[in-house]
Amino acid sequence: MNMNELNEPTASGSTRKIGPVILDLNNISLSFGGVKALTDISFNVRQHEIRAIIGPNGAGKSSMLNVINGVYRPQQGEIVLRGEHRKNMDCYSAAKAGIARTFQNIALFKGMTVLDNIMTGRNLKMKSNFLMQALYWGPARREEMAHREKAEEIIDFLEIQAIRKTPVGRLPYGLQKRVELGRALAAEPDILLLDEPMAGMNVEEKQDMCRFILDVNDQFGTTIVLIEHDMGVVMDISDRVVVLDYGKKIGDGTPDEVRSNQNVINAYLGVAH
Ligand SMILES: Nc1ncnc2c1ncn2[C@@H]1O[C@H](COP(=O)(O)OP(=O)(O)OP(=O)(O)O)[C@@H](O)[C@H]1O
Repeated sequence: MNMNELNEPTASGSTRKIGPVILDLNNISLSFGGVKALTDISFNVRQHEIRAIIGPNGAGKSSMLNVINGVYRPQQGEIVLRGEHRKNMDCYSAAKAGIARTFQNIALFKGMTVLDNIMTGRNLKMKSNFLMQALYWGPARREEMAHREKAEEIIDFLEIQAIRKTPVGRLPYGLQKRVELGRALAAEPDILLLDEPMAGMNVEEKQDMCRFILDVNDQFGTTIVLIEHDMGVVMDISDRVVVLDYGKKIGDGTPDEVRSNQNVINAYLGVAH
């Protein structure tokens, strides 16, 4: 079998094509003073897969996402993105390369409407400069309309039409998380990094968020790397799972492989259940 192209059935029964490796993290080590957040971590992400990072609190999961999108610069290791080797990323290059991100704690403009927050996700795609926008001059106006159309598409996709003009700060937490997903989607990312997309949600909100993540992956072909504490969710929707503990990798594989990995059971699942 060609390991670069795996056809894997999803829960819905459709056959998704998992492509070649597009992101490779090699021997990444990151420390903050004396604190070793990540020690010699290697794993890869294949095109179109849903890849989860799990582990107990403080295991290094968020640090790993921060290395991938250039917030943190590892002291050792390399990042290979679509075959291009780098010692580290920076946020701008990551965004330009099609990597978008949501955060553990919602990072939206609370006083702005849902629509305006989603529009901020289009920033990198806007070509017209500030002066042209200020004067609302021809091309800037056309561009604004095109971006607006894209934002409206995302609003329809996430089923948040009814709250498009509501200031984000007035929305319940679960909907704010959905808007944050919308803002990340507005960048039309190839790789979407989700940091605890379901944290603090009730069962119904979690089900909705799961459905949207699966739909984004299926309909837009977006590769997804997610951190999530809810084991049921992780095992249900992920193609492969990497497990961190105290900054070290202790497991990597399909949900079934990870579930039966004794190191993982000892360090994490055993404690959680
Ligand atoms: N900016 C920072 N400065 C200092 N230490 C940091 C920083 N970011 C992370 N750390 C430390 O690195 C370690 C890993 O933290 P990280 O947030 O990556 O873990 P996590 O697995 O995402 O945890 P959680 O599930 O609680 O969010 C922790 O010991 C944390 O205190």
